[in-house]
Amino acid sequence: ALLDKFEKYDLLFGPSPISKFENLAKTLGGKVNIYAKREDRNSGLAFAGNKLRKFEYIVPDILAGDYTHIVSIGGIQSNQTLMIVATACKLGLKAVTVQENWVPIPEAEKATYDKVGNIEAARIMGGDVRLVPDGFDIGMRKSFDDALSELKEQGYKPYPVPAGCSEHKYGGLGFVGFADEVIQQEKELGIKFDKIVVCCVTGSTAAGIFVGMAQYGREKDVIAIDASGKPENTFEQTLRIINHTSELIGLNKKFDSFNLDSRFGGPVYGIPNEGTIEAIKLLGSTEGTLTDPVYEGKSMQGLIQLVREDAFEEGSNILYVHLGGASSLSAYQSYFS
Ligand SMILES: Cc1ncc(COP(=O)(O)O)c(CNC2(C(=O)O)CC2)c1O
Repeated sequence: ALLDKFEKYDLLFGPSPISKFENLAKTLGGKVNIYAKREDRNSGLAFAGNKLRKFEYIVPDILAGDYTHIVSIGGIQSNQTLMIVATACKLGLKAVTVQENWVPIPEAEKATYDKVGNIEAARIMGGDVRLVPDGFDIGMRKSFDDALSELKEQGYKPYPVPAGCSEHKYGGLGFVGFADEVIQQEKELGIKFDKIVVCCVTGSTAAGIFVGMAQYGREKDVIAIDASGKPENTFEQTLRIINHTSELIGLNKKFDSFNLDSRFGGPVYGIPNEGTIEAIKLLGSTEGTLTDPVYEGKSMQGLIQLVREDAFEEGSNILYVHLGGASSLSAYQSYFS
């Protein structure tokens, strides 16, 4: 495969398992088959999730340069920053995480939002967690640069990992490998997935899957569900990562678009809408599987809506990509009480 020329550091148990959501499919009318690729169960590190697949192609770069710290950025309940801390622990490195006010925290969550879930886990693992008042943006941030220069002034050698790894040169590689894994598992299962539904915010997950499937002429199978609430930014950044990653692996195809469904990202990043809460409860009560109000709850909402509006042909096999994130549910307890 085109990925072979890149060094990879194993962080996963192996290929992530695929669940079949028969009860959910039946509840939605039995018109399609729904499967889920379980990145939420892909590793023993912290709460697992999609970031680790990206880190597998970034860690060799970190180890090659004898860095002292890994520095990353996200919101207060970021999965990215949590998994950076867990990975740094495993590598024997320090982690500094810049955690910004990306979410307008609901009144009922104010007392606990920066104490529970992902940020609690990061602190338990010894992460140097730095709360910063700056607002949401998926791009490069001043707060991030400040943390890097402070560490350098102190004589350390920090390695920067941008939000969601997405602006990192290797950010898309992990999910190119995901696509290769899906093709392999289709052979083992004896089925072909007609559509792949995946959450999209900083873009390198969906971009990697898109480029990975493009190796097989199947990029049109990918449906990205926006959860940034700023779909124009996410569209531009994801498309840029698609074309960068395509060139990087030598696929050398240029793309001028991809399928981003922006109907479910509201009201804003990190705050669920009514359909998000319904989707989380519907999947929970039919399959005993949990999703979160920031990311997977919105992509599950998208999947459910697409099935309900007959966007998929009768009898299609739909692969939902579960990227993790349920660990932030305790920061949203007022939505489920
Ligand atoms: C559970 C979960 N699901 C989907 C996504 C979206 O992935 P991309 O950012 O690669 O588009 C995240 C990202 N999270 C970010 C974070 O800071 O945790 C990068 C935004 C995620 O954590």
